[in-house]
Amino acid sequence: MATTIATLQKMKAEGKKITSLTAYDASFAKLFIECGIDFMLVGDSLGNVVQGRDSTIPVSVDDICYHTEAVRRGAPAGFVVADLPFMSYSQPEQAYQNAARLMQAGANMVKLEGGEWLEHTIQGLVTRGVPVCAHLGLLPQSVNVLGGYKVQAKEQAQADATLAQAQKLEQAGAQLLVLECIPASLGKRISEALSIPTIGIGAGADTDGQILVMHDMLGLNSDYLPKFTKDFLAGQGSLRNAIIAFRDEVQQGQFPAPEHSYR
Ligand SMILES: Nc1nc(=O)c2c([nH]1)NC[C@@H]1CN(c3ccc(C(=O)N[C@@H](CCC(=O)O)C(=O)O)cc3)CN21
Ligand SMILES: CC(C)C(=O)C(=O)O
Ligand SMILES: [Mg+2]
Repeated sequence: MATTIATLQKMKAEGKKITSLTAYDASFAKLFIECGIDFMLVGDSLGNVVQGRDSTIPVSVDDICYHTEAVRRGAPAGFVVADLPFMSYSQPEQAYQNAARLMQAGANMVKLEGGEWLEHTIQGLVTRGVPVCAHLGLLPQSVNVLGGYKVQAKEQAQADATLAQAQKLEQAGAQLLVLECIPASLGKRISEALSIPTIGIGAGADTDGQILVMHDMLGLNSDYLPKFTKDFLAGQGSLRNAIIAFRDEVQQGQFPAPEHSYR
């Protein structure tokens, strides 16, 4: 049976951990489904891992559409979230047009990065039939404002503000929330406060699910890996076993361990 947002919502209600990986092509999308990964993200991280760029800023809506079509062909019944890239949702009308392209390319939901400035856009998208995943914490599309990829909301005041933003985005109609690079304690607090599922990447073990960039969890970035990732291929001997190891460790609460989390 096809995975839907209702499936993920039910998993949160039942306390079952949600597993997710980025996917950019049909072959991996098919493998991820076969290995029981709950949903896939066509991330703008493709700028880094597919295109060889040093940020997600140059990625276009055309790029995301191309990869979303490929992922959809590989996983006809999979739940596919697609990133709206940098500056493709800066105005609500622009967000609607670009979200329509991603949905028509095969996405089930679109993801956008940011806090309360997106409330109206999210409300407008959902009203028009586009499910929305929000994204708080480290926002890679804002790397030039932040001055680097750094842990966010370490201070109490920022943590409180991030929680308040999460609640506003849920209120605006977001049905899923990615939390990136924040202290584990804040990941737990937000996940308990919201009724929508939270998906963490460097947000500790207590979010409702976990996502990693597929290349990172297969050990393909040899030069540098963020602290929150782990090479699941090491010692596994096959792609299939590596993906199943990731799924099992997330489902059993073994990943992320403290060494993959911030405090
Ligand atoms: N291959 C890849 N993996 C990713 O997770 C990823 C991308 N690309 N591209 C887009 C963004 C960028 N991301 C990043 C990149 C670097 C760090 C990083 O270096 N974090 C430091 C934090 C240090 C600190 O502030 O204490 C770390 O050591 O983990 C985090 C997220 C996550 N996304
Ligand atoms: C790291 C995840 C959450 C993402 O946004 C991406 O892959 O682009
Ligand atoms: Mg992204």
